[in-house]
Amino acid sequence: MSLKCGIVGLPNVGKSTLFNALTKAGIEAANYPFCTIEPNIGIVEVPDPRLAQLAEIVKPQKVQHAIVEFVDIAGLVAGASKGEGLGNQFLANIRETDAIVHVVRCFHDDNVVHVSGSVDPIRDIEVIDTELALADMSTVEKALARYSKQARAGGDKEARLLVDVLEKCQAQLDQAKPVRALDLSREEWANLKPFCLITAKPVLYAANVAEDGFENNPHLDAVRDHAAREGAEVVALCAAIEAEIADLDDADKQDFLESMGLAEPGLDRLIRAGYKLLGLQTYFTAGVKEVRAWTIHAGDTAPQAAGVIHTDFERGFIRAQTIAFDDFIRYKGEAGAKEAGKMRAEGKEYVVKDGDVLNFLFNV
Ligand SMILES: Nc1ncnc2c1ncn2[C@@H]1O[C@H](COP(=O)(O)OP(=O)(O)OP(=O)(O)O)[C@@H](O)[C@H]1O
Ligand SMILES: [Mg+2]
Repeated sequence: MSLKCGIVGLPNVGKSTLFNALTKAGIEAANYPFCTIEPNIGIVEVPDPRLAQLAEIVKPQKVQHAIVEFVDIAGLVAGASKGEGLGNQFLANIRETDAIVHVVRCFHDDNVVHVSGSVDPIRDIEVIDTELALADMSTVEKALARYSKQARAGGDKEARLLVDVLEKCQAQLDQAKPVRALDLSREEWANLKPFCLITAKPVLYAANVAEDGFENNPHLDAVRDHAAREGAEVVALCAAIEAEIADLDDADKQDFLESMGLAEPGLDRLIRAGYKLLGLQTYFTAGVKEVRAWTIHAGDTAPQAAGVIHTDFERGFIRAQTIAFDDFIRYKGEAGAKEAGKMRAEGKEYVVKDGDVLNFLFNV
């Protein structure tokens, strides 16, 4: 499973700078609006210090992190849903993502043009939210037109269910509220999924502050208040510093972070927050060929976790030899953990825990 996050925000708020730092891909980030035209996809590793601990014991040929895909999308402006700016083209790109990272400008810099002339993150958030809601509204209306005809014509049960949930979305969007805030049943969410509604996706705010803007920054406070009301997370970072950090090698990076009084790059916080936002967690496989982190949903069972490696593993699942991460480290690997009675045989019903070191037995 690869997790895909779309980066959205007004033009010139720092999306590409952030994206570059994320991927070191060297995509052009220039100081003028609409510099980004094609969506750019970057694949980044999910930072996880546990992998190094496992590797030290297992000494594998290769270490493989879990990955997250980020999509850098051109800036949205008011009217995008009607084709203003680069309009519909990138709204389509956002539809394909699992989560949205909404970059909000919380820095002053007279050299960097703000499309609305001043820094006001809440106004900016509302502009983007409105565009996203309008885009969803048009999707919902089209779907309603189609399915209500079907529901009337054939008394089609499936179509009636769809109409029902789409009408709830319509009422919500009418009040300029996001679909994600609706209280729907599991079945209703599943029915909505194929429509890829943008405001149904979980959102994370990346507050882009100036180098000295982490404290006493009313813009950042405003974003935090806004997010708290929505039940959303905020990660404060300075995209310009992140870009600098990304260019350094590991030793210099550590020194630089310390000199800035930072414990870790803001990007690491961002990636982890994205992980948490989607209810994701990690399990490990630890063989001599490869020590690897795999991404699953919290609550996934052992066969589902196996299915992330290969569908055969899920289909022919017999059991999972399971060692908790802490035990694996404490007893210095599989043999030690086994001897200490810490290797469990778990069956089909087992709910995998974050950090479990697993070995699947299967038969196809
Ligand atoms: N935290 C920050 N402090 C100061 N300057 C910044 C910060 N973050 C980004 N910038 C600067 O702002 C300008 C615009 O950044 P960037 O190109 O990343 O914006 P964008 O959101 O991708 O814009 P577009 O929508 O046009 O693609 C760049 O010159 C960048 O260096
Ligand atoms: Mg850009």
